[in-house]
Amino acid sequence: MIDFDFAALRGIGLTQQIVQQFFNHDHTLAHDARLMRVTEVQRDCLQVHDGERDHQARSLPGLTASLQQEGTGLAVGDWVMVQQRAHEELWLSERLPPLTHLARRANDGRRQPLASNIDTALLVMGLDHDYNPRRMERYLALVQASGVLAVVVLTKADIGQDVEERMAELHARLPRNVPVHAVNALSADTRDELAPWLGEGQTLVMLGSSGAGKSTLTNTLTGSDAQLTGGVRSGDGRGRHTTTARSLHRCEGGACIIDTPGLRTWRPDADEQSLAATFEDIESLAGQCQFRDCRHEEEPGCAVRSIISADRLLNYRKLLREVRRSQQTPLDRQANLAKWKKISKAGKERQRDKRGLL
Ligand SMILES: Nc1nc2c(ncn2[C@@H]2O[C@H](COP(=O)(O)OP(=O)(O)OP(=O)(O)O)[C@@H](O)[C@H]2O)c(=O)[nH]1
Ligand SMILES: [Zn+2]
Repeated sequence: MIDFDFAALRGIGLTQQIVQQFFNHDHTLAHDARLMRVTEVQRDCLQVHDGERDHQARSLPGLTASLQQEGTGLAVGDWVMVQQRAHEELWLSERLPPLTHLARRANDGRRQPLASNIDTALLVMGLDHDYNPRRMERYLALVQASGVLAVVVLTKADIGQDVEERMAELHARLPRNVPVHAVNALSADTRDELAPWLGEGQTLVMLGSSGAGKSTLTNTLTGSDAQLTGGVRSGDGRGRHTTTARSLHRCEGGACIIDTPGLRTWRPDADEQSLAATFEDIESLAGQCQFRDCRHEEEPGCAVRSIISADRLLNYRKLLREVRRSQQTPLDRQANLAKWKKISKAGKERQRDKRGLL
């Protein structure tokens, strides 16, 4: 029988649902296997956390192979079964199927997992020059498609311009059930403001452009400067891996924040289905357009154009185009490129002919 320390694991995000997942899973476990959480994924080794400290471990070839076969791989936030073998080496033997999953699409079109078992994504955007409702829509589309709760956090409310107007603009533009907070990320008050999302056992990620305030917010929410110092404990001079994982930060209220380079550099990419969910107003109005294939441009009897703002519509179209492009295989893309080359060549020839005629 496997036993695990729920209280300790709770601090790194163990929830009832995960426990359920554990019992639903078919196990062929060694008796000494332990439940741990992945905090870092490197090329050939991983960091896993047992609720007290993190350890270096490796994935058993069988696990790597079976995940590969499913077209996926281990990500930060995954819950895994870890066995101790000879020389105190730790080996991952199983991964519990993740409840949620943030992924990015690699160049070859495959989905590359970035983080698993995330409850809430804080979509961080500054109320300075960073402010950009379109970009927010993109982040939202992707996050919502992953089954992760999205909360908009506008930082720099203390120095930003038109704070009230921008809040109102976002409220009007985004789906109504998406919470929007404006905060000063440097102030401890932000902890109270965001408390509803920071409950015990909750796992969060922060998404947003560079300089938006993700580290600042992390420091404020964790009540530390672990982020800046790499988590070195003051005083005893021991390395950061003794108590804190580099990419897993614990908040005082019992939530944890996952922060990895992959998430930091991640730029939103969404699929058509998730776009439809975020632009649900457009999709549902489209049913009332006179023409079934209405593009909401010049067509008569368009139900969308009169209600949806031009900017929102423009963003939707742009995203849809990007999504379709990103869903193409490299072969599709080549074929498309060839087609356009031909068209543009034909165009140039026509022009030359015309000039020749003149
Ligand atoms: N006045 C004020 N400054 C802020 C606020 N949030 C962030 N800043 C400042 O903005 C700068 C960038 O913040 P960071 O937290 O480093 O931004 P980041 O999103 O972590 O950026 P990357 O690490 O590049 O991804 C820092 O100088 C912060 O002090 C805020 O709410 N108010
Ligand atoms: Zn229309």
